[in-house]
Amino acid sequence: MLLADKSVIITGASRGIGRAAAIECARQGANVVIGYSGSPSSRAAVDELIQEIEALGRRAVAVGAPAEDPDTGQLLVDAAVEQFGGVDVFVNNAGICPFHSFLDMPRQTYLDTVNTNLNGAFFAVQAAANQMKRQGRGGAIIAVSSISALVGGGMQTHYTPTKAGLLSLMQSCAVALGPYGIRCNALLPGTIETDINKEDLADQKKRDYMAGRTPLGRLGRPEDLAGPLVFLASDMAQYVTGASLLVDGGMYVNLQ
Ligand SMILES: NC(=O)C1=CN([C@@H]2O[C@H](COP(=O)(O)OP(=O)(O)OC[C@H]3O[C@@H](n4cnc5c(N)ncnc54)[C@H](OP(=O)(O)O)[C@@H]3O)[C@@H](O)[C@H]2O)C=CC1
Ligand SMILES: C[C@H](O)[C@@H]1OC(=O)[C@H](O)[C@@H]1O
Repeated sequence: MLLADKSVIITGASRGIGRAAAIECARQGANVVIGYSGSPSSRAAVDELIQEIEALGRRAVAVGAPAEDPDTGQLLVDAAVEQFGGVDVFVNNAGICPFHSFLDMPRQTYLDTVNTNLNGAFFAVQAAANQMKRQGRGGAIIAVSSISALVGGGMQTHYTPTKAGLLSLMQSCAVALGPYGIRCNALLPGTIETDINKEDLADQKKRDYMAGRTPLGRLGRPEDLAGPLVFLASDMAQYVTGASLLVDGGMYVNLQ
């Protein structure tokens, strides 16, 4: 049990990478605050996740609130304090990637992407860090960034800067929060099959291209991220801060 009795907040935990992370954290002994958008269409998945976590003998509560709202981070922290007595781990995972070409990018698509993926994250990380500082026992903050923090994408010009921004945020927060024993790291998934890219990967040619670029021979699954995330959250990584962990099946290094 790497996270025994820890209180973990994960944003965007109703589906995909966040959901797999929530289940693994619970398996490792944590109680989990499940962040999601608040959309009624996600509620059934959230209720199912709560049941799954409770079946593992752990507790879970859900907070539905938009990641782009600067107050959402504090709501998540308040729920963790009220239900589980504090915050040990904060995972900023919620994100969107509405694929679009650059030259005709609608202004609102750009703003929504930056507000959801980066601006909201800043305030949420700040709220979690202040709570951890008050508690005085350190903590771990993880931002789910992306391989896209390191490389470009012609249909992701609004998205890749948010992922580079999250990586940079973790580096600077590692410096700012190290004195309080709060570790800050970035997790960089490669291409992981989830709802975020369902439409994009429905194109068989694109799908084969992405899988073909991956030395391990397949696209990623949400569960592939869960172990690396638990590692960063746990005391196994007690001297790891300001780092980024690429989990991409080798895609990034595959030039030729
Ligand atoms: N899949 C991939 O290939 C990669 C993903 N990533 C990153 O991983 C993270 C998770 O992505 P993934 O699991 O693939 O995506 P999914 O689309 O499967 O899940 C997205 C999650 O984020 C939540 N979310 C979306 N918009 C908002 C919002 N405005 N406010 C609050 N919550 C919101 C969703 O909640 P709800 O159900 O309520 O909508 C859901 O829980 C993202 O940050 C993404 O950029 C990084 C690299 C690769
Ligand atoms: C949504 C994309 O498929 C996914 O997101 C990222 O961050 C990477 O660019 C992946 O390919």
